Amino acid sequence: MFEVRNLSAAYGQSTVLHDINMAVKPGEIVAVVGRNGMGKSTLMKSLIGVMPSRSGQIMVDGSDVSALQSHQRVAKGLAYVPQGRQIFGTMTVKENIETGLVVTGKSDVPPEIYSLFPILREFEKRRGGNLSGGQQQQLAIARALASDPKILLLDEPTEGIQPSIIKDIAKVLKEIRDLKNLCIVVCEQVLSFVLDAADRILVMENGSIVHSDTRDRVDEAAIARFLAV
Ligand SMILES: Nc1ncnc2c1ncn2[C@@H]1O[C@H](COP(=O)(O)OP(=O)(O)OP(=O)(O)O)[C@@H](O)[C@H]1O
Repeated sequence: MFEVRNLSAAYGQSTVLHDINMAVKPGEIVAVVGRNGMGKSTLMKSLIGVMPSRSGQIMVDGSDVSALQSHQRVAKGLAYVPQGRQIFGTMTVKENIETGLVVTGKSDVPPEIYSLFPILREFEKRRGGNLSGGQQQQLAIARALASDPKILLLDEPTEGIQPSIIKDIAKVLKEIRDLKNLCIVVCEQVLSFVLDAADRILVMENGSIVHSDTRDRVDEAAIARFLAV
C-alpha cells in the first residue's frame, strides 16, 4: 500500500504542493492529471525525494520514507520514470537497465523485463541515445522495474511519443500492474491515455487535488474541462 498524507512542497517561499493526500492499492493505476505548471512533476520529485517535501508523510507499507534520500526510497520499493526519460544516451540498452539493478544485488537483467519489452532484448547492445522516443520510454520503464519496485512513479510517459505508441505504453503499464501487483502513479496530460490505463483519476490544479473519479464512473467531460487551456 502506498499512501501520501498531507504532503506539501515549496520552491523557496513559493508553496507548489498543498496538502496532497492519496492512497494507492497494490494492483491499482492512479493517474494524476492537470495542465502544465499545476505541480505534477513537483509531486513526482517530492515522492521520489529528488526534491525535499516541506511537510507530510509518504508511507510505503506503513513506514514513512519522507525523511529518506532518493536511493534509500528506491531500496524501500519506490521507482521513478522521470519526465523526458533521462536515459543514459552513451550507454547500451543493457547497461541502462543494469543501473536499476544496483539495489537488488543482482547482476543479470531479469528475463521478465525482456518479456515485457522484447525490443530491448533485440537492441541490447545499441546505445540508448540511438533508440526512438518510444523505445527510450520503454527503456526508462525497464530501468525502473529493474530495482524490483512495489511502487512505480511515472512523469508524463507519453510526452513526445506518437499516438500508436501511446496505446502500447498504456497496455504495458497494465501488464506490469497485473504481473507484479504494483502500485502505479502516473502524471499525465493526455486524456485518452489516462482513460485507457488508469483505474482512478485525480485532477491537480495549482498544487492541490481538486477532483477524483474512478475509471468506471469517470466524468470525461469534467476531466477534459480541467485539462482545457
Ligand atoms: N525549480 C523551480 N523553481 C521554482 N519554481 C518552480 C521550479 N520548478 C517548477 N516550478 C514551479 O512550480 C509549479 C509547478 O511546476 P511543475 O513542473 O511541478 O508542474 P507540472 O504540472 O509538472 O507541469 P509540466 O507538465 O509543465 O511539467 C509551476 O508554477 C512552476 O513554475
